[in-house]
Amino acid sequence: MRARGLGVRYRRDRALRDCSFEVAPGGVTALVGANGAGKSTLLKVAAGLLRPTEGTLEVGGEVGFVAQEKPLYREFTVADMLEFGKRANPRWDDRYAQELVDRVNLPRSRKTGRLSGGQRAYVALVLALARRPDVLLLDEPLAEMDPVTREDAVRSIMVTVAETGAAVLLSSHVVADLAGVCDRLLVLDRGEVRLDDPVDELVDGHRLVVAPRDTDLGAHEVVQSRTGERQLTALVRLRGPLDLPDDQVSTPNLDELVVAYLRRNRAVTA
Ligand SMILES: Nc1ncnc2c1ncn2[C@@H]1O[C@H](COP(=O)(O)OP(=O)(O)OP(=O)(O)O)[C@@H](O)[C@H]1O
Repeated sequence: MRARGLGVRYRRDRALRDCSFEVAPGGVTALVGANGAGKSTLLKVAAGLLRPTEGTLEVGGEVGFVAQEKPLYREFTVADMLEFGKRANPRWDDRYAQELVDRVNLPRSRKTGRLSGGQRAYVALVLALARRPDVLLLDEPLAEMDPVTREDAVRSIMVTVAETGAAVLLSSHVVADLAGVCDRLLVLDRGEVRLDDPVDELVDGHRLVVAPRDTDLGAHEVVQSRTGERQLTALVRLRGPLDLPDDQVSTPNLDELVVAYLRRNRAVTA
């Protein structure tokens, strides 16, 4: 998937502005950003449901899309939905679909309209995975799932990527769940790409510093900082070795990284 100068306007409101990025096969990219940042809009353009106002978004191969609303035929049972998927999709992998349903406690005979939100989200994900798409677009796939189902869902996504080499772009607010799943982070902030980097490089390239207030952070780029009466807390992007005692420095997790980048921009434009 390749976006070049992608922009989307809803009448006069700009939802996306000059977005350029790539999503490679065989990887999972996490799409994160505040409410209204443009994540769903971006996924809808990628799914071919919305036309860009500017620029281009090219997507190669078979596309699977699970919308935020997880639409299913409410009068169909889980078994009906699987049967429907099988008949409608030439690439359908029925053994895989059945295995994914078996993995969690999902009553096959229940109508999808009577499933819980998390169960519905899981069924929608199974339907998308079993179609074996080349590009998988998931809008907040984990939002309503309990921690155990969430883990199953994440594992299924990873297995699919490993087996089929699919390119996955998934939006989420639960960044902590995505550590170990996504290899790339795409952060949207009010319609613009704020960060687009491999997770390894982001984690290696940043440090959290909690040090005395007058500490000199040298040439390192301060992404976000807070100064208390005696203490300085900062997230820095390294520009070489960080010359501070070990007990003042730690490696940030994904949540801390995302929040720092989103807050930085708030502070600048507020
Ligand atoms: N159909 C629409 N008509 C007009 N404006 C829209 C429409 N859909 C979205 N928008 C606007 O576009 C912007 C981006 O919305 P979008 O749904 O893509 O954000 P999001 O990042 O997915 O948010 P969330 O995390 O809340 O799901 C918002 O300002 C929103 O109000």
